[in-house]
Amino acid sequence: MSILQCRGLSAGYAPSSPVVRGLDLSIGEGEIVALLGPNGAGKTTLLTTLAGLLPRLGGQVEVAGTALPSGNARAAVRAGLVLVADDRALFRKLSTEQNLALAVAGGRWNPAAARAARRSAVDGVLQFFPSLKPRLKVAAGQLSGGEQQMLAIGRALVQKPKVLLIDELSMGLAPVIVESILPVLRDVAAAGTSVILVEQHVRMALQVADRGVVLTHGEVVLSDEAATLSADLGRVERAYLGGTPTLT
Ligand SMILES: Nc1ncnc2c1ncn2[C@@H]1O[C@H](COP(=O)(O)OP(=O)(O)OP(=O)(O)O)[C@@H](O)[C@H]1O
Repeated sequence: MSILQCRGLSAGYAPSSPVVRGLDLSIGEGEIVALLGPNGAGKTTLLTTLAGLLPRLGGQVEVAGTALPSGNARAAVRAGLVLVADDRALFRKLSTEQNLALAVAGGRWNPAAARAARRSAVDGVLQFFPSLKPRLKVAAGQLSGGEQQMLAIGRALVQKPKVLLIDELSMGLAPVIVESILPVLRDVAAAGTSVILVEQHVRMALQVADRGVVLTHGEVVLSDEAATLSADLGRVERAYLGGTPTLT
């Protein structure tokens, strides 16, 4: 079943010059899509638009069959689209645990229920990232880059996303750290959450993804199974360079 469907989606900063143009994209439940493409292709613009931080210039987005309003970040989170931005946007002076607790939906009048909800949220994140356990009381600003990325993803998971939108997971991280975090996305997907992963490390992204989609100049120029693309990275490279790959 398709959990996210974009039809004719246009996005950008001025109606006269859309950055993403007429994009059709469908993502299945528990599917990981690596969104690839050269600098300036429109990947971040697409994610921020899906997250409702930027109004759409045109087209429709549906999450689990329900239309998503344009430019409404709260509605996007409620619908299940949660962004992990490339700056990670953590509260650096607050502890790991507090960062996670803040992501737990508010509105509970019962303090015991609120505490239980926070505990269960933290436990849920630790199942994916057990190495954060000894770091729960440490300020986010004191964590290593890899731990901060785990926390940023964990905080997004607390919001029970249907689709996790991850922008440049590898930003500022050593490849060995990225390699240790990426496989966790397979566990996340196995638990039913779909992932759109924007990533410059093409090879690593395709190793964890089910499908690779290459965007150039705001349009999909290549879409295929990740394993197929991994076996022929030249095809991906040609798509980056604006060659004429076979669309599948
Ligand atoms: N706030 C903004 N205002 C105007 N134009 C912007 C803004 N942010 C990005 N752009 C432009 O939109 C285009 C797409 O940028 P975007 O960041 O979406 O690309 P990207 O594929 O994510 O590339 P990168 O990997 O470099 O981040 C670029 O030409 C960029 O200059």
